[in-house]
Amino acid sequence: MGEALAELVGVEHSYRTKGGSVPALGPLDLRVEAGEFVVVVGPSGSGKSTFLRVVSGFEHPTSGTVRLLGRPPVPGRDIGVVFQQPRLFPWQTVGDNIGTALRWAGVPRADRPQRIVELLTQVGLGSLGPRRTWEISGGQQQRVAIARALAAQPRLLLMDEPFAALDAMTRERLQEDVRTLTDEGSRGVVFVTHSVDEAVFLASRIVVLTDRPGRIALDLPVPLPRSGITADELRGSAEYAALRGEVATAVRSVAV
Ligand SMILES: Nc1ncnc2c1ncn2[C@@H]1O[C@H](COP(=O)(O)OP(=O)(O)OP(=O)(O)O)[C@@H](O)[C@H]1O
Repeated sequence: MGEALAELVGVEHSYRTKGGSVPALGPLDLRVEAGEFVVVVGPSGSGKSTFLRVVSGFEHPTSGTVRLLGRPPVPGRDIGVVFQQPRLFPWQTVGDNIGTALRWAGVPRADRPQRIVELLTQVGLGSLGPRRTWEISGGQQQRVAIARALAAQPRLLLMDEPFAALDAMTRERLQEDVRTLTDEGSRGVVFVTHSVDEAVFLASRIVVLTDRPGRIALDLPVPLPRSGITADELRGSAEYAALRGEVATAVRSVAV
């Protein structure tokens, strides 16, 4: 077995409301290893966001344990998080948004300008550092959010439907770039989506959640190549179509 970045054992979560307790997630066990790109897919309301909040430590599970790199999760440490909305600081330039994340990550001031350039280059925005956040497109804003999440060089990146608000073409381009984030092997990504296409394209492993409370209905390795093939070839391949069919059937069968 490889190194566990995240380990969930017997995790369950319920929300307390005026009317009583709403079971949202689990019980579930899941181990995410370095180099894995795990996409969690499930119907609306199946607990995908709850799952990410529990993994990140923003929410304590009602029962069970979560370990990130062997320790209880501390929000903001060990992980980077990308949300559906980029949540950039509008009073700062693109570069300063990343500079702030670097400051929070404890990167010395003198090293920050160089790191800002590196991170912007990594997400394909090399020259946009001086721009204001409202002067760039939605797709570019989400790229800045990804650069910001990578600033602390987290071993685990959590992504909560990050492309849901983007147009189809921008979404595909971002998917192509994000797919490479685990290539170097020491990072893991956990990405939640309700899109089967997105899951099959991005994942090295797909986890399908049941309807609420979300439990693991299917945990499937994705045998599609991760290099040496263009995105169009991959999306057009018979293996991609077969897997998409299998996952779509699983998602349909758990939706009520
Ligand atoms: N703060 C809360 N209080 C009470 N119930 C909640 C709360 N947050 C979520 N829930 C309920 O828990 C369940 C899981 O919600 P969650 O947002 O995790 O699902 P999801 O799979 O991310 O949904 P979607 O795909 O629609 O974003 C839902 O039925 C939701 O109504």
